[in-house]
Amino acid sequence: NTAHDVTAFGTGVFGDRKMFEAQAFEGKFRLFDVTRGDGVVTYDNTTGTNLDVFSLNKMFKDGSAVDAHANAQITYDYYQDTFGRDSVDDNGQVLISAVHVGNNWNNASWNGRQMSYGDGDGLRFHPLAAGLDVAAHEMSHGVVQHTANLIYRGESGALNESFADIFGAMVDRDDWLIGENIMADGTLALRSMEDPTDLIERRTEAPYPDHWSKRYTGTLDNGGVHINSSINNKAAYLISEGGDHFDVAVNGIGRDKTEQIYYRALSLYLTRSSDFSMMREAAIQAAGDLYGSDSDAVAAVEQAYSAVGVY
Ligand SMILES: CCC(=O)Oc1c(C)cccc1C(=O)O
Ligand SMILES: [Zn+2]
Repeated sequence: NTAHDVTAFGTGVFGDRKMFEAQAFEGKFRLFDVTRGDGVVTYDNTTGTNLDVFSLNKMFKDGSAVDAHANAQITYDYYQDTFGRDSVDDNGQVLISAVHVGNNWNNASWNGRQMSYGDGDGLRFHPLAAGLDVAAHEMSHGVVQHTANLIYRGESGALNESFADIFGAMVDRDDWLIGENIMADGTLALRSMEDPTDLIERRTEAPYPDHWSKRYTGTLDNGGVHINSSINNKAAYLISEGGDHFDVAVNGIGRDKTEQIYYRALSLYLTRSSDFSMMREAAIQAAGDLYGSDSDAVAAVEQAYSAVGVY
């Protein structure tokens, strides 16, 4: 009984209808898309680890499964269309998403092999699979792993987190917020790249830092990987959108050039132990490679990193 790919339908967590590629298999339908790389597959962890999400017809009703699957496809397509990258390893690795992980788990993760999404507790988060930028953030951890593989602590870890946010915001392209549609507690977002200080970081109970002088230097959160990521996030925002920040004027160059600079820096120049200063140099080098050493792009990178106090 051969399997074949079909177009299926479903409603997401918030009741939004969407279409996506799935597979007809043994008289049922499963969330396995064989049209992208070696596959995009979504598992339901409710009934045990990594069981395919099945439906008896082409309409899938599990909102988290529908969102995780569709968001993984969107993110796969972003990397393919924008950078010519074929999945996290640039070799078509199957993109695996597991939903309903844990018990009202207020988390999402990339564990080195797959994406996992909690349902949230309804107080802090709605089901996290509903966030396109969340899915793109998690898959981007996979891309980081297969490129610079930035060590997940201290400044290299903050860069790891920042790259996940940068590409998360480039996939979910209508704003510079992260997690804005999955917050259940009335806050604006999980993080803001536009103005990190708009949000209070829960561990430090301080606003997220928007300058190197405000970096977190403690040991929580692997040395603040989800805290100091905001310093590099702000630099990326300024490179794209421009602005005056701590009396430094940055002339923005737009999202298209910004995403190319960061992808080239990540995939060609950064290494596991790269710190913020090396990030500045890698971005300058990448901007010069792509747009010329005396380009607006190089100027924007230099100004943006100066604006956040990174030299
Ligand atoms: C935007 C996605 C995100 O940050 O996911 C996490 C959450 C919600 C909690 C803890 C860790 C992460 C992560 O992926 O770094
Ligand atoms: Zn992350």
